[in-house]
Amino acid sequence: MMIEPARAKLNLALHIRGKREDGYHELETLFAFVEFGDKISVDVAEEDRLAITGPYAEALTGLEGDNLVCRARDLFRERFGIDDKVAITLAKHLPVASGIGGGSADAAATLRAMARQFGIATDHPELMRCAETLGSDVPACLFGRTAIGRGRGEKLEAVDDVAGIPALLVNPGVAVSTPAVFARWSGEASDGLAPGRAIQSAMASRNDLQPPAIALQSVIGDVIKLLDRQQGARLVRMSGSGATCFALFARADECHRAAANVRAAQPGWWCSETALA
Ligand SMILES: C[C@](O)(CO)[C@H](O)COP(=O)(O)OP(=O)(O)OC[C@H]1O[C@@H](n2ccc(N)nc2=O)[C@H](O)[C@@H]1O
Ligand SMILES: Nc1ncnc2c1ncn2[C@@H]1O[C@H](COP(=O)(O)OP(=O)(O)OP(=O)(O)O)[C@@H](O)[C@H]1O
Repeated sequence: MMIEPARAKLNLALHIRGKREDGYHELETLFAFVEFGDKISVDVAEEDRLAITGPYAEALTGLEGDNLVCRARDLFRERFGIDDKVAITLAKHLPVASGIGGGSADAAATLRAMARQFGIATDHPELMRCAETLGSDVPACLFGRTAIGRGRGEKLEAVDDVAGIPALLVNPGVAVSTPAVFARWSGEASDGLAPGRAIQSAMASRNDLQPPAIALQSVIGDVIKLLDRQQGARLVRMSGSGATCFALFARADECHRAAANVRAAQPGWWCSETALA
């Protein structure tokens, strides 16, 4: 059995460079990953099966073949000419449609697990082409390292390692539709990200999707305000198209205290105390 982590992705910064003819937006974004995430396991079986466990399993019932895990499995088999059936288990710990790329991380982890199961190198170029077909965030999740993403997000350039930085993730429990947030973008194209090492660049940049997401769900603004008030928070921002926001800290004890404060102030919000990977 092959087990692969499906780590949550963060957009430490995201600048929209313009809208393209194909309806997508040209981005320059700084992708990072955290230790916390979903988990995928793959094993050969008599019949195809997908079992979903974990706190957010229910949010995915009824999706069946549309689950990105199944789409990744089928695309992998088609592109590599494999007929074997597999049993997959998805342990779903990441809130769904929350800007931290849970579905994309699951798809990328499925591709990696399938590759290992069937003896294909995890850096096989066809695997990246599968990722591009599955979604804009899937290539970054397959790459799995801190990177600048350009184009739709698929042109990736590795940057300096940020592993170990304490991070607090907070989601107020509202699902946000990615197309709806992009559709509310002001239309004012941004410059590229600020120059410098990853964290400095992110601090001097922004997430252009944050104002439109707050316009759709004002509670995201409340999350930002609460995180901004936490001692030691040095970068507070929404990830992707929201609604999850994050705060980065210099010290783990500050992150721990902030997590306790957020849980006390908003017991209904999802809150994960983790670290950049
Ligand atoms: C917001 C981000 O998460 C930032 O990393 C991504 O840009 C979105 O990634 P994703 O959810 O994997 O996106 P996809 O499934 O490819 O696209 C969903 C929808 O988001 C919008 N979309 C996505 C990516 C992009 N560069 N421009 C867009 O306008 C499009 O309306 C598209 O129909
Ligand atoms: N395995 C999966 N996990 C989560 N969502 C999935 C999965 N498969 C399909 N989906 C669908 O994909 C949609 C987006 O889910 P996801 O959790 O990836 O969003 P997100 O975190 O906002 O992603 P991004 O940051 O890439 O925009 C959901 O509405 C859900 O219906």
